[in-house]
Amino acid sequence: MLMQTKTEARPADPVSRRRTFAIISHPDAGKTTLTEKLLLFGGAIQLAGEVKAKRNRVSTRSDWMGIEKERGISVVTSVMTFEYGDCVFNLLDTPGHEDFSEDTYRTLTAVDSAVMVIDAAKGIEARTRKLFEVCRLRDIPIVTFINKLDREARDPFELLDEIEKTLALDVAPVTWPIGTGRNFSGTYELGGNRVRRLDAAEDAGMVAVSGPDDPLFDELLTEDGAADAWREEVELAEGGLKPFDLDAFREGHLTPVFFGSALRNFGVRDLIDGLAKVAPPPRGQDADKRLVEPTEPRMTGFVFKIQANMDPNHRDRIAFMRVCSGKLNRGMKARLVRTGKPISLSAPQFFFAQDRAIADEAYAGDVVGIPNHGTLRIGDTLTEGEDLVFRGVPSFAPEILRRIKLTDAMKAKKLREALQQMGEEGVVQVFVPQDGSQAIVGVVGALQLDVLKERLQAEYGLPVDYETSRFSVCRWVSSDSEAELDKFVDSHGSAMAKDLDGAPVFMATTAFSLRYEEERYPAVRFTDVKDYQKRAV
Ligand SMILES: Nc1nc2c(ncn2[C@@H]2O[C@H](COP(=O)(O)OP(=O)(O)OP(=O)(O)O)[C@@H](O)[C@H]2O)c(=O)[nH]1
Repeated sequence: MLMQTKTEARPADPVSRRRTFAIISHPDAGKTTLTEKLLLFGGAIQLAGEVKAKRNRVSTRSDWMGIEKERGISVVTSVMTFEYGDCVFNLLDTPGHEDFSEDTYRTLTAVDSAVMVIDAAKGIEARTRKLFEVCRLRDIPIVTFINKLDREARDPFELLDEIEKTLALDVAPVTWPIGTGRNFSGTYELGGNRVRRLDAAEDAGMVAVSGPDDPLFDELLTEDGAADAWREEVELAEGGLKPFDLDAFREGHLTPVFFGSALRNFGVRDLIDGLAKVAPPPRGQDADKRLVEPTEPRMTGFVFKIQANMDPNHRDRIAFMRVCSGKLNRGMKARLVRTGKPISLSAPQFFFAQDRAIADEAYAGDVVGIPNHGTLRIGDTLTEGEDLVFRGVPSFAPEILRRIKLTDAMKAKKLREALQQMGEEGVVQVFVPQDGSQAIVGVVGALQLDVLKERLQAEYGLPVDYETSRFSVCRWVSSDSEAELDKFVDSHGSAMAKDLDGAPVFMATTAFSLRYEEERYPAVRFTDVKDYQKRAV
């Protein structure tokens, strides 16, 4: 439906110009391709022609790692900033593979909206659904892009129906495909009497038609009866589906839907224009004491990701921080709430597709990289004003535990350092057993183990293997009574470990034995999500 809305008309102030969003999708739906096309619009990358095969195409930030190239999947989260029209877009990339879900969940704490990419032949897939649920929990509004219309696709009504039914989300199609697969010839703007043709130059824009009855559609849909069948569809869509409603969208009850083909760079402009028009600017962020509004003058922000060694030539370590309020100026000092110490933001960075640059200033909604040597951790809050801690960057109890086996015993110290680094980055969780035995690493998905192994080898020259551990589950333990906690820890010596923050972790051999302990120690809390606000300083 035509997006006739009371939108932010020509946003002028820096905060309302910002659009900070992520793309969520099932692997292979076209997230990487769409990302590249969006960046092309923003002028962030100059890539002539079609996207090259993943194996040999120009590397974007989203596939800098060997393992990703080998397997053809996006592994790491990163941010890409670009300008388009009046808006500054911060696109946060999320790994599609479910083994990296922790990373994705953390990233979704830092966005204000999300684009859900759906493969037109497949509809809603498992991973899309899961990620959607995370967005819903956080009330993140969703814009839908139904991709790969240039291939055989399912009926548009069937796809919309599936979104409505499986996600309990109202749909408001903005465009409607004209044919699919070999017959795909463009999109029609519902209610707008305008057409975007596949065979026109991308910058040709939309052309006006008299309506669905325009003879142009007989030219485009030449198969017997196709044009009339299409007209009926459009009539049904215009008459029967919900109109776009900005409030319902912003509250997460309704999604505007665009049809297109990322590969053919088609429909992408409609999508980006739609984001500029209706996606929300930075929203207030929940902190422990109060909600922090983006327009407040004092700078605040939280770290949702740490990435080290992005550039193999520099052993650098970057903390990605979402600015939540105020203005970040290069050179300013901010307080790290966890330690109470000031840190100097002397070289904050913006990331573009293949480049980065020093950020002289950044506003709420922006994501800046802060180079540091281990001072900053995931979940940290930086503030220029009062002490507060932003909520919502969780850590999940791992589902797989492995003991690290180092083939060269001389390198034990180096391994400890490397694991500390990898743990702080969130690649894996690291638990140091109280009995002094070799570290145990915990992951949510098995691929994280492969990433760790490859990175230890490539970045630290440490060849490692994994041994199965006798433990299969772990939980953070705490208690209101220190004595009770001590009693528990003392009587479970070899099953106790500490995480990187020094918080006690209980490891159990089976879920059954965990339940048994939970019943035996009612005064002890066993938690599977670690809240960063409560961690030890
Ligand atoms: N025909 C067609 N193919 C597409 C389109 N968009 C993407 N593809 C292809 O679909 C495959 C997957 O696309 P990607 O962009 O790598 O998908 P992804 O969702 O990023 O996948 P992960 O990296 O695994 O998360 C690639 O071979 C693309 O060339 C499209 O609009 N039409």
